[in-house]
Amino acid sequence: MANKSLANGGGTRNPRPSSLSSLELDSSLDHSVQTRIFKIIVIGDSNVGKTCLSFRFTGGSFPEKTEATIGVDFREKTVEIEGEKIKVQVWDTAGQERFRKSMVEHYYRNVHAVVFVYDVTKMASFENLKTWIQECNGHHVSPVVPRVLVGNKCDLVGQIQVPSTQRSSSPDSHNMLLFEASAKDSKESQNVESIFMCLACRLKAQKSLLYRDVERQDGKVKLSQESASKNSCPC
Ligand SMILES: Nc1nc2c(ncn2[C@@H]2O[C@H](COP(=O)(O)OP(=O)(O)OP(=O)(O)O)[C@@H](O)[C@H]2O)c(=O)[nH]1
Ligand SMILES: [Mg+2]
Repeated sequence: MANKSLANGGGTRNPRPSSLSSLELDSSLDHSVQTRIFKIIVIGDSNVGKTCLSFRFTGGSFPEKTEATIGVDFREKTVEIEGEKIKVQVWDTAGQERFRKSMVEHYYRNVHAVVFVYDVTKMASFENLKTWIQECNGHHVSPVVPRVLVGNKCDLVGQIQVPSTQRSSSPDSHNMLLFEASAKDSKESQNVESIFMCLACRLKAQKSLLYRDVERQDGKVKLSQESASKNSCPC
């Protein structure tokens, strides 16, 4: 696991944009696809547990103490899917407007997947999802970029404010997979793992199709975006 902060701009180490209609790579493609990095951003109100969720996935534990994220914290974990090693780069973003406003463009640039988080014990954080979804849509994130909803803090059973039925019937959550999780409860840690692994599987499936559909032209490789909309995610 690696953890890096970036509070004042800076770029991603993601080598490829995901939103181009076609993409040309040189003939070293076969080599480069073996070390892919998937950039996954974690978005939502302050205090919903974005830092704890990303820490649980990449570090395997619940942080004893957290402070409001300033800008973004990077965490990485290498996972293996069907024999391929993939680096999942988690961008733990700031929920507080004053700590995120100079960074928003960087969050969405070349993003591969988006995790929207709310706190199941705070109705306002669920209602605010529509603002976060609008922000994402406003940054021209391609429709093929997978998005999931995560209701965090499910361990606080007696304090739940967002009933399950409401969670799954929200029009804003249309077409998004919903996960209920707890970054705190180690018994629920499998759910946290599933969020990121499901996205990594989807991305791998999308990109496999994409690479399979390459056309070689003039010694270069041309990739078709159309094929990126198909996937065979098992979840
Ligand atoms: N009970 C419980 N508390 C949690 C859980 N996840 C996070 N918390 C607590 O919620 C508070 C906020 O967690 P953070 O992960 O720092 O929240 P954040 O979304 O990163 O907040 P910002 O960085 O300000 O955007 C902390 O006190 C955590 O200990 C959880 O699953 N269960
Ligand atoms: Mg945080």
